[in-house]
Amino acid sequence: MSHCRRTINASFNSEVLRQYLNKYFCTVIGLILIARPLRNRAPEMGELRNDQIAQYFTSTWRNMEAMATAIQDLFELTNRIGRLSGFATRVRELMLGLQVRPPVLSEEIEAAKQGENPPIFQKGEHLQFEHVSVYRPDGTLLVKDLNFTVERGQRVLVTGGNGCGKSSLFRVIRKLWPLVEGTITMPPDKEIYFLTQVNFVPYGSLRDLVIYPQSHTEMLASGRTDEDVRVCLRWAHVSPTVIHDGRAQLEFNDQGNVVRPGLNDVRDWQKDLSPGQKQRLAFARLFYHRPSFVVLDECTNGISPDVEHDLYDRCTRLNLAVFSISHKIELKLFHERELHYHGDLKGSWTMRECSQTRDKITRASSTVKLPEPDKAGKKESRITYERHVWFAE
Ligand SMILES: Nc1ncnc2c1ncn2[C@@H]1O[C@H](COP(=O)(O)OP(=O)(O)OP(=O)(O)O)[C@@H](O)[C@H]1O
Repeated sequence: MSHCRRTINASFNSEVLRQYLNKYFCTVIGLILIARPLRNRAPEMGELRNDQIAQYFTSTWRNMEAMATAIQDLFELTNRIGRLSGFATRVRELMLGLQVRPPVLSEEIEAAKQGENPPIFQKGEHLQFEHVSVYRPDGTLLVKDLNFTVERGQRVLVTGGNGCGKSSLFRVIRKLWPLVEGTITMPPDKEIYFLTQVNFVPYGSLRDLVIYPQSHTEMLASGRTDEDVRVCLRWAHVSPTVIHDGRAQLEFNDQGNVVRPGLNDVRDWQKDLSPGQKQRLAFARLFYHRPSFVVLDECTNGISPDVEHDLYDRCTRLNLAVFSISHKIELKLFHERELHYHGDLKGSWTMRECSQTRDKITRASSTVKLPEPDKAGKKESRITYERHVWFAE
């Protein structure tokens, strides 16, 4: 904290000094230079009348001021160039660092290449795992010998304790981590979508948020309309035209004025949207593009349960093949199979039908009273709220 304060103070002082010197030092020097011939009674000055001298003084003075501003701008430009070159150096260092990065899991990959299940990525109709093992970059086994297929329209829920490797499987699919062993068959890239907790929020209009990476021109060329976009916003519960209790699902308070954005409205969405609204918009984009396969990696943790269930239900109705990670047992209601990681050292796992446990999930609700002690610590509040809990027997 004290370091930050010192840095801010130092940069404030140097900035004030720099601006002061630029503005006044230049003009003072200029003033002296103008004044010199007058004071020294230079011979050519003697021929000028008083009004001509005043005109000479004023115009030269203005030129000096303009020069001071130009010098100030020049300093500002050097600052910006300095910042830009700083960014460029950091990007270059990052790229060099990536190039010289020691290969990860190279020994394990070499060993697998000599064995029965060399690492292979191939394109296909379904998402299929054959003898796939997932390792952490430090070589720790997370899950061993995965064998299953996700057909079009099927929904699989991945469950397991924290850190057991659920997301790691998707890191391998996205090629962020190397595939060590086994064959992964995947549909073409444009047919598979990944939604994570934090999703990219593009710049542009509300329409651009939904149709990204398409442009408006591409959208029109593909025969899609603004009505399609509005429908997807409604399905994702983030529509500025759906109003409950006087409040739209998407509205902003701009200096006391309620603003419900239209499709053409451009805002700083990254700043203006809450994390939950960003997650809902990611679903609107998913519904708009409707890929055949979608990987949902705990991408609804900022969304209220009723809306979350509706979003999963919509995926089912759109017949998307869903591969989702979640700790919420009630989501079994929207999936057919459950891939459960045991999180043990052997990397064991089981695949079972959700229907085996689905019926055992029940929703209990109870009325809870908020404690609100008085001075004696006894009084109970009259405020109550309903609490819903999901149980698996
Ligand atoms: N970028 C990384 N580099 C190295 N190890 C990582 C990295 N990300 C995660 N890990 C490790 O890999 C293991 C599996 O992590 P992963 O994120 O797949 O777990 P998870 O089952 O999805 O956990 P959670 O339910 O908490 O999200 C963990 O031990 C974690 O520490």
